[in-house]
Amino acid sequence: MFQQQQKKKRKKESASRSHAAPALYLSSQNPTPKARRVRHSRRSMASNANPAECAKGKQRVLVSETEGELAVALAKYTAELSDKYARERGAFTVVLSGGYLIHNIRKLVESPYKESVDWAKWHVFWVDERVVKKDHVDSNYKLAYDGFLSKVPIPPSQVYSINDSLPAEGAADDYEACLKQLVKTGVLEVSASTGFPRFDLMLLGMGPDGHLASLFPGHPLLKENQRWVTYIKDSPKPPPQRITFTFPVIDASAYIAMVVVGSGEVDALKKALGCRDSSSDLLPVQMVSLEDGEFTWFTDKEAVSKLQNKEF
Ligand SMILES: O=C(O)[C@H](O)[C@@H](O)[C@H](O)[C@H](O)COP(=O)(O)O
Repeated sequence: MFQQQQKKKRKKESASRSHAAPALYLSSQNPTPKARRVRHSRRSMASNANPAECAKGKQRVLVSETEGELAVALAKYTAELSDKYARERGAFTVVLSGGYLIHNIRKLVESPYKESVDWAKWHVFWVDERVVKKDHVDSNYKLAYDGFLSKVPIPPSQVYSINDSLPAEGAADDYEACLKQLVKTGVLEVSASTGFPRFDLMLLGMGPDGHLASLFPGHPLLKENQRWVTYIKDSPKPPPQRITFTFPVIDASAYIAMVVVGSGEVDALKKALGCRDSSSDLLPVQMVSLEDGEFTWFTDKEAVSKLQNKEF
């Protein structure tokens, strides 16, 4: 009975996802997680965004002068959340993406964070992973290991990479089973309303086509609302075989930092930050609909250069 109700709820959520319209708040001030002190907007922004019309799913947009400043702000934000969760429940569950994200978290492996963060409390996951060997140049694990994980003392048993000896279907099943086990042991929380795993922080990137994780525009996986982890064999971004978290898992997050820097995604960002009232043609990133979390865009001036309101 409970399961049926949950199923119905998820269907409804999946249907309403297409209408999600964020209210946008802009700040070029220091980002601080909600738990500490959220600095909401000096002014609302975006080319055609009207916060009065866009009442659902508040998002913050932080614009740094340079990508260097963004890296500093992102490290501070992540370290503050790490402190909060380490203190509150003795574990901090962090989800990484591939792409430029790893470069953008580079300040975390420098002072003061390298010494001050309680790395032993970290549990690290991937929002998506390419189905290749872990030492392959395309591996998101390798990217994260080389640029981040090898430089901080996170216990290797708390770094949850995919089983690279399995094909895509098996690797997705295996990763989902791993998450379920971590729910049982209490490392991973679940959303009280949907039963999907609730990660403390997702550090994500967006592609030029507006994809996040391996959830690409127009792909049937956008509608997946049962699985926690699934697979794709026809990813438009190479390599084609990947596993990915699904939207209900992303939507259950406590905090999402969406990091978009430089000129590569200016058009997607312009569209993503616009308010829309119809369900047609949404970018995958616009389909995120956090149940009870905080979504923050970390951008730099170059990334927002196509937005009409440049008063920041
Ligand atoms: O495996 C991947 O391809 C990544 O995990 C992917 O989800 C990435 O985050 C976006 O494609 C953004 O990539 P960029 O940061 O390179 O634009």
